[in-house]
Amino acid sequence: MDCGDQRAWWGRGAGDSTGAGVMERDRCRVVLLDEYQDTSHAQVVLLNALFGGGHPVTAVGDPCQSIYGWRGASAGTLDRFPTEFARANGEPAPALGLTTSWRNRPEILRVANALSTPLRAAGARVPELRSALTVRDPIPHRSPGGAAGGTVHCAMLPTYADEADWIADSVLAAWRGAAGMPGAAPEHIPVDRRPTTAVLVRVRSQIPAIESALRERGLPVEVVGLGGLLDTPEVRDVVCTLRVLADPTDGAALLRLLTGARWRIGPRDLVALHRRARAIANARRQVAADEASEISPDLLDEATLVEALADLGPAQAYSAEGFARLRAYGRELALLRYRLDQALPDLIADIERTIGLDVEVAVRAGRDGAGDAGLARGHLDALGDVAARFSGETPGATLSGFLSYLAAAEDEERGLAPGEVEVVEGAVQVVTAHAAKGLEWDVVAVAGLSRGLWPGPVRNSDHWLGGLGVLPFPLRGDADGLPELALDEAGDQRAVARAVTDFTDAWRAHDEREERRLTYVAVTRPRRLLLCSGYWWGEGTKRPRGPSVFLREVYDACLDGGPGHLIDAWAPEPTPDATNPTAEVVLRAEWPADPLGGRRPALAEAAGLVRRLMADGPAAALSGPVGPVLAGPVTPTGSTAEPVEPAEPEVDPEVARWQREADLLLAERAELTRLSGAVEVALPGALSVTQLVALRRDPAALARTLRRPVPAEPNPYARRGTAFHAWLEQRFGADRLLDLDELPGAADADAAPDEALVELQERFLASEWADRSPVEVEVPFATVIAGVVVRGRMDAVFARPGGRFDVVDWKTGAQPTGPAADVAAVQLAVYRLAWAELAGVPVDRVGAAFHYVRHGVTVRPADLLDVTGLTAMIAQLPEDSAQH
Ligand SMILES: Nc1ncnc2c1ncn2[C@@H]1O[C@H](COP(=O)(O)OP(=O)(O)OP(=O)(O)O)[C@@H](O)[C@H]1O
Repeated sequence: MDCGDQRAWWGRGAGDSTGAGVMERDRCRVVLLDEYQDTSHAQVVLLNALFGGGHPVTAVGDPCQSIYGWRGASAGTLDRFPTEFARANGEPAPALGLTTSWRNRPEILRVANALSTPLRAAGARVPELRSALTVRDPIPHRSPGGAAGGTVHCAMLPTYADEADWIADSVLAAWRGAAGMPGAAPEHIPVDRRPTTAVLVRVRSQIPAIESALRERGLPVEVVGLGGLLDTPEVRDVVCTLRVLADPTDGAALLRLLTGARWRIGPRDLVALHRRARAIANARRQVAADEASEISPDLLDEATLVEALADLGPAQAYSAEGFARLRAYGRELALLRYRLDQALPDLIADIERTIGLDVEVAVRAGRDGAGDAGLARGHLDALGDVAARFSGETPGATLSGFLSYLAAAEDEERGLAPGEVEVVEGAVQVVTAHAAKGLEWDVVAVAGLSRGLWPGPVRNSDHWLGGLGVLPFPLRGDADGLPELALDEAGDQRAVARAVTDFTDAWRAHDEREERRLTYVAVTRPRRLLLCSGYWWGEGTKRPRGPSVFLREVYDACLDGGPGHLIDAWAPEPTPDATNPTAEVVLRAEWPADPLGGRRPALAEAAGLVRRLMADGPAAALSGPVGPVLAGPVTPTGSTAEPVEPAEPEVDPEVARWQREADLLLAERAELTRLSGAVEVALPGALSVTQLVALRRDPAALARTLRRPVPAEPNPYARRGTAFHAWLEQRFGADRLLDLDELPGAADADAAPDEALVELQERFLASEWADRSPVEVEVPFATVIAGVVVRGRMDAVFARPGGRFDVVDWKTGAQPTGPAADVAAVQLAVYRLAWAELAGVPVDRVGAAFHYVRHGVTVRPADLLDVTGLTAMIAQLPEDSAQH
């Protein structure tokens, strides 16, 4: 059953007056349908079955923004709404116009209205938008062409790379202008002064050039959407690792990792690895030839690089450093393979940790997390989310299944609903125009408005004459809004051919309207600055593209648009014999690439200081020259300096590392505490008696455990206390089930030691309590003090003459003195109140005592806190909170 089947099935069931429809109408008394122009006919049928016939329904939409025609949406649904969702008395639903834009400046609306004019001419019943008076001011800045600011800039550039540069320069100028920081590097502009910014593209292939132009200028970039996510370097590293783990034949993924920033294996060692793979394969062939009859043909497969990495052969074949790295990586992968049975999200987190990516992205995030590395962390988390969703939704999800899913997501750009995109602050988002629906930014660049790109080539495979499996239009519920193949009048072959031509022409116009609506969505996203651009020469194209019909319309609108409109650059058409200048650009790259690039000298110096500090202490680190310490490219003679461990031969290096990390964590905590001051911890609405005692003893300590609960240290004395209580419980014949939190004696952290259990029993039998019968033992209770529910369990309650009671708590530990005794008495104070409440007797009829079994002493603390006292104890904390 696919999505369409589900809708049809629902549509049939929903009309049933006894079933789902009644329930839904009852549940949703008032219904608001947003983005209604993007509903498909099947959805309308379903919604109508559920909420038609006069149920209160409002739909909001804009026919000029219908962009999901290829997914079955039909722009005409909005027009049909008043009749399809008529009032109960049969009157059509009233239509109201929302014609004021509270978002876009008037200059932007001028362009938008120009683009939507043909849509209105083709039947979109929606008036032009007007700008509210309260819209934001333009951004004071200069365009890359040197003209003063304004709100709409358009440009036609010679090549796609020039276009990317123009967009990046414009964005940088806008950021500096908005922040009032001319000449500032983007990283120095505070996040809250950076205008929100997006570059909208038509297809994903536009992204790399734009992304790298933005990055070259130091602008943080976020590429949005699952397809884009898989292209981010950090996610790629994790996915490649997953591939290598799951599929030993995936040499391409392994090569990326081997030549990547972490291992940087040079060409010579790669060749050696490949030779090793061949040698393994040859050896296997040899065996196969010797024992031909018994060896299955599968074994004759080529050996793989992954296999060679696991079995490197003689070290002499490699450079010393290369061999060491390959061996280390081979071991790491082998260990990861042991852990392949983890849940997918855990496995991904494990890989991040193992390959050091978690630290790497944290370091790149900088102090305030505002660099584009904050985004890198976000990308890794997004991959974790994808994996968690996949595991959750796929019974028996496997790693290879997940990898196939990711591969499908990459290949079938249109096969996946675009993920929920949110506007982020502080970075330039690169988003497809489809995913930008419903969002708004201060600055928006609409990129690639070139012929053949935006609008894209007409897709004949989307209509029923050209596409396999496309439902014939006459059978569709929304056939009215689709091109018609007029065969009725066609009496001969020529007429049929003409009808087909008319149909494809109509389809082309239909397709262009869809693209126009997408352009309209794109240009209505910005609040303060709209950039529209195109280019002549694309990457690898033989013929120039030129401005698309939409860019020409923007150009015309700018030409006579007056102030605020700017044609910033308009490259003339190349001469007929011109060739693509981008084809002449010789791409240069260093391989293996230096992951540190221009940052190498500064980072090398910083790393040198840290290593010096670790080796010789602070004084040495601050004096003397710093040697070359970071790994350079691998050469046969090259060597990599490993971090120098402090010389403490008697300590296991692993233990030394733990100690060092613990020291660092403690120092970090101390620093954070110093910087942030006290942290408020709200008192929870429910406390156990043990927590109440802890509150009395040390509110700050309780606050710490509430804020960051850690399991209690295993305490053998507490176990003894529990054993003694269990014995008593049996003796008194109680058989209640206990909660873990309420284990009897759990509060006795200093209970008697192991061998004392028998002695405890003897002492108890000799005490005044041995022969008395309690009225109740192990009594659970919950009482409210100062608005907080206090829960606990009393050991035993004994009756005394005159309707009085004694609540007794057995203690196997030592008797406290001084302030500790006061603290302990809180427990009895609560028990006393609780029993009075349970038994319905006044508090003064209830006594309370600790019986210290080891010493045979019964203590009845005087002046037990009453309700007022306990309330004051809780309420005296500042504003219901404890401070840490
Ligand atoms: N009455 C109003 N007064 C002031 N601001 C408003 C008002 N209504 C909406 N806005 C603001 O205008 C902007 C656009 O509003 P909204 O996103 O609701 O429009 P929309 O019609 O859904 O847009 P689109 O469908 O084009 O994405 C938002 O920033 C919103 O806060």
